[in-house]
Amino acid sequence: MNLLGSTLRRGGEIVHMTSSSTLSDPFYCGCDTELVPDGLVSVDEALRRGLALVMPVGEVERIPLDRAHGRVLAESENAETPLPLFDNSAMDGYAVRLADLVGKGPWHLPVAGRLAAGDTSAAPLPPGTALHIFTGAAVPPGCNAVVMQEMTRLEGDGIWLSRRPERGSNIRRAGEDLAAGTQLLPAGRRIGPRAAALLACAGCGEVTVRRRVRVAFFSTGSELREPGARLEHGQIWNSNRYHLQGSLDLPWVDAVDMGCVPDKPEQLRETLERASHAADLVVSTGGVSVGGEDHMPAVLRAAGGSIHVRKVAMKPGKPLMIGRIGAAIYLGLPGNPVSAFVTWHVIGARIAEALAGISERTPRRIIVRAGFDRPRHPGRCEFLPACLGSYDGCGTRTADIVTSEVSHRAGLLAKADGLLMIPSETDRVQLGDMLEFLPFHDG
Ligand SMILES: Nc1nc2c(c(=O)[nH]1)N[C@H]1C(S)=C(S)[C@@H](COP(=O)(O)OP(=O)(O)OC[C@H]3O[C@@H](n4cnc5c(N)ncnc54)[C@H](O)[C@@H]3O)O[C@H]1N2
Ligand code: MOO
Repeated sequence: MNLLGSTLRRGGEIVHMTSSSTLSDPFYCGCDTELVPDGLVSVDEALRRGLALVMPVGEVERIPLDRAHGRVLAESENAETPLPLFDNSAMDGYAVRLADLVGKGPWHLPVAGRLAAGDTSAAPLPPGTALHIFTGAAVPPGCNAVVMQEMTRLEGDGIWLSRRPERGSNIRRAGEDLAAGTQLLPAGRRIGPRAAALLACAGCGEVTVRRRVRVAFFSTGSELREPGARLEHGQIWNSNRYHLQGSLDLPWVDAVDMGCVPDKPEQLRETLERASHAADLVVSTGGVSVGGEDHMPAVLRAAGGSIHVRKVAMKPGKPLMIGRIGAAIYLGLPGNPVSAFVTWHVIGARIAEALAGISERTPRRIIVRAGFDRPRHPGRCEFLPACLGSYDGCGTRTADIVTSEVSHRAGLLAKADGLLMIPSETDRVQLGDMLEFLPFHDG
């Protein structure tokens, strides 16, 4: 049974949902059902159409590992050597040969020398002796056990051992981590801290990465002024520009900030065309709804672009537009600050990742229990800023929302821990219902 199925309610009746989505990481939003209102496409369908426009950036570059943090591997990286490269000691102690421990202990072995990590000597262990060895030092030929220092007693120039060590104890064998030729990381993997450490362990000083995705963005709206400016009555400070600047501040993105454009079709078209020449992905905010000042759909068409998604059954974010202009994908996010944020977070970021060639599947969602009870109108999948609360006895956290009227309330976002997803079919969320939660990872 779908875990989330039991949370979907329609007319008081529990509906067991399955998603018809073909996406590898679909939203079980219920939007693919008959309840999606006319003219709107489901969140899954919008994503599917957006991703269908994606051709990942083809150009690659070979760069040193110390400049590759956060970049996307263009090809898989394989281990050229076994790891570890050589048998080495897992402990500070004494390298011994079991054959030297004749009869019943205790045994006394003279210490013939010392081997520290980094010593390059490959001399064998002299018969009948022990070598003082340190963690990470190459185990000398002939040695088949390392005895921890604490298990020995030092006396004069020798050590006493009272217990026979196991064969191979405290020796990390060459190749036990990875055999030569094993794939370290697949193409499409982002070089995060763990991936970088693995590449470094395997001696990869250079890696082949895809070039950064170019994302050009601009805000639209004659009412917008930049933060810090004095406002006339009716004007507001531009917040979407700063949300996008922050969201695009990524190692695998080259962001091109094209500023703010008033609601003038000629200026919007000129900016859109310039952006499409400069970028793989063009993102604008505002001007995508149905009002007389919402010019972006007409501007996109006039510039020779095509519209592939016009409205999405999500709340907030209904007037989201996805299209193409020249070689670039175009995303027209709604102007309301929370709507712009949610549509970027849920759909835009996924398209940008696909353009970058990122193929890893990071866990994006957790299961939580509703900490509230609320009736709602079915039809659109909701993404509500929510805060995580306490854990129940099974280790599941509750999530609480302040209100479901969120699209203009930017103040809610900064307080929230993530977005709570309410499937489109649901007509009531009851206390304790299990829901999906998209945590924010950006602080
Ligand atoms: N008759 C209808 N009106 C509206 C509908 C509808 O279906 N029928 N949809 C509503 C929904 S839902 C949304 S969302 C908005 C989206 O409208 P637009 O994308 O055209 O956005 P604007 O009208 O340009 O702006 C909406 C709102 O957001 C403010 N805004 C815009 N840009 C910024 C920015 N960069 N920083 C801060 N705030 C911004 C703007 O001043 C407006 O208040 O349409 C509804 N209307
Ligand atoms: O869809 Mo709008 O984004 O609800 O405010």
